[in-house]
Amino acid sequence: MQLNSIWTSNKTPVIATLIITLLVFSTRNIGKKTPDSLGSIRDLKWSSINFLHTTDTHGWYGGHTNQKLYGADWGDFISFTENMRSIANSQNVDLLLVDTGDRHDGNGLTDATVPNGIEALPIFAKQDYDLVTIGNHELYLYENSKQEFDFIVQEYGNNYISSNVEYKNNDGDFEPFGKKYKYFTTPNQKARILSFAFLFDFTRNNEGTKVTPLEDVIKEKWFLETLKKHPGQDVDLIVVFGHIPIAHTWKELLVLHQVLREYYPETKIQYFGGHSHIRDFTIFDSNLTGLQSGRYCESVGWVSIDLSATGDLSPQKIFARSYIDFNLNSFLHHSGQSSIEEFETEAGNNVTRTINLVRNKLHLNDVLGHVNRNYYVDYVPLDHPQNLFKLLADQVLPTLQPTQALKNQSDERIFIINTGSIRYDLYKGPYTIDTRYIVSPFENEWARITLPKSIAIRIGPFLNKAGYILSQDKDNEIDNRRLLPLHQYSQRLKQEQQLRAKLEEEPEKKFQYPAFSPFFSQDAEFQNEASITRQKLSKGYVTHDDFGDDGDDTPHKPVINFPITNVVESKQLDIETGEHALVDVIYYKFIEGNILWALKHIGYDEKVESELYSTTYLNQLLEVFVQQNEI
Ligand SMILES: Nc1ccn([C@@H]2O[C@H](COP(=O)(O)O)[C@@H](O)[C@H]2O)c(=O)n1
Ligand SMILES: [Zn+2]
Ligand SMILES: [Zn+2]
Repeated sequence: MQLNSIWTSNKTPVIATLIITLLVFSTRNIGKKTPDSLGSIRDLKWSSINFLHTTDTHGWYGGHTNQKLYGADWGDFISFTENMRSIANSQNVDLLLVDTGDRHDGNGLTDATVPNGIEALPIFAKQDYDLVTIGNHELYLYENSKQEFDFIVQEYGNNYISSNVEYKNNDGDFEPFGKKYKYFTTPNQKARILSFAFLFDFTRNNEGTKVTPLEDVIKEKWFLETLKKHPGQDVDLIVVFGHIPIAHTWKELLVLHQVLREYYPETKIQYFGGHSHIRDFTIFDSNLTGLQSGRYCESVGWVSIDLSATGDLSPQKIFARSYIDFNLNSFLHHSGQSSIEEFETEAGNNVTRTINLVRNKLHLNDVLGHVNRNYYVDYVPLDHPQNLFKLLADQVLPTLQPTQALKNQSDERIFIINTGSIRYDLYKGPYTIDTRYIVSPFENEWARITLPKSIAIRIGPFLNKAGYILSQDKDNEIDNRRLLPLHQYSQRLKQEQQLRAKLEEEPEKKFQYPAFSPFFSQDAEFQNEASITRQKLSKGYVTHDDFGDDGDDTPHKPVINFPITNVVESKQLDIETGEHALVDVIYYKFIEGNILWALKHIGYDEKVESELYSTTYLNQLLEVFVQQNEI
């Protein structure tokens, strides 16, 4: 496909799209990895400089084996980027690839090995990124930080940037993961780019590493000198890519924005973010936008910037964004290929082969049990029978027994888990070794404290009342943000609500918008009528961002994310006993800081000492439960 036709893509006739789609479906091999939807795909807008962005991949390099919508694997992604680079080169524009961290924890490919990531990281590193940085999941365990420093940083050389995370070397000195910044010129357009990479203010890193908060880095000498060394007239674009949400509600990039604009009042700036696992695009000012590209190899983000645009323009005239579904339909469409044979590259195929070999070696498809229906993290409310937390709280957690004899065990127990420890839905079908890590990869041991019932019952509600953004208690270094999967606070949810309000105000627009949730009973009528016009669409992301709601490359029927709490409790209490009765409170040792923080704020002054309760991880408990019960 000629780039010309891509530039003018908005005018591409529907018929052409259909022909391409039909061709795509008729080619060999592709069916197993492509979604059933025949919906049309929105084209990308190319410009002088273009970016493909991934974040929070968490080891999903084998693709989503039971969700065709995200059925491409890392080998396909490599073929895709090779195709896209060819397009860019043939048109003398630039294409840069960016990743913003979190490569561990969430999939068997990364977590079924010791140390975790030993097989997955070499697969990840086959992608030829121009800019790579670190996430918090590279920092929980020292062994993961060491892999990052010894392997990923070496693999990417000058392309690995971290402006605020350091590693303790053999001499005991801290040195940056990669370079602190990069100033470079793009190959085709010769654009001069100054780039920094930041991790959010993460405090649970292992002792072999150091994170300096962004707010401190921007006052550091090296940072200010770098800005002075590269004044506005020498910089065509600033790229800040980091493991930080780009949402307006997140303070760190706003603080950075103020400093950058002091030094570069008019320079074009692009942020790439991550961590909160959502698709998002935000406008900071008319020359500065932020892109965030989802999670778990479900999305590849796209942003293009017209570096030649000058004058008082709206950001829509300078920047364009898209969220590409991680499947072969989308990849073929955007690379302008009509058959899998043309699309696949040797490097991509080799990676696909390696993934399959590793998956077999790790027995990821081995069946351990069977699940009869889907259980969702947040596609249904917390009290819905198909909510995964409800299943855990009502049925699974009560099966946990202490792994050692404990003194003064109480018959009354309260289990508290942070909802962020559950990473993905549990789908109907075989429960495999892969599922174990997909649902909850963490090796979190259980701790117990014994408290009077009147206190014990207040901990969970107190933690749930603690807000998300404003919940930091710096004195105690407790950050309740860590308890919850951040996408709960997504722009998407807020905008879904706005959209719902808008529909109520303007009923005539009803059918231009997709319905909200299949689980909202009050939407039933709306669902029935609207489904006539939407029957060809598959369920998936419908993103509402600062540019509107046309960013998803594939139009979908939306799913809604219901609010979930910071923690979920499972209570085994006796209504006959009084408030002084002693209750065992059992929680992951990982959240002990939060539990003690809650106790302090509740006003409980007694000294509490926790004991190890169990070394059975949640995923082991769930696995046995699935094997022994019909669920
Ligand atoms: N041992 C651990 C480590 C982390 N978590 C939870 O993971 C969430 C953070 O994941 P991101 O991909 O968003 O960085 C956070 O909610 C932690 O509580 C955990 O439960 N156990
Ligand atoms: Zn993540
Ligand atoms: Zn993260």
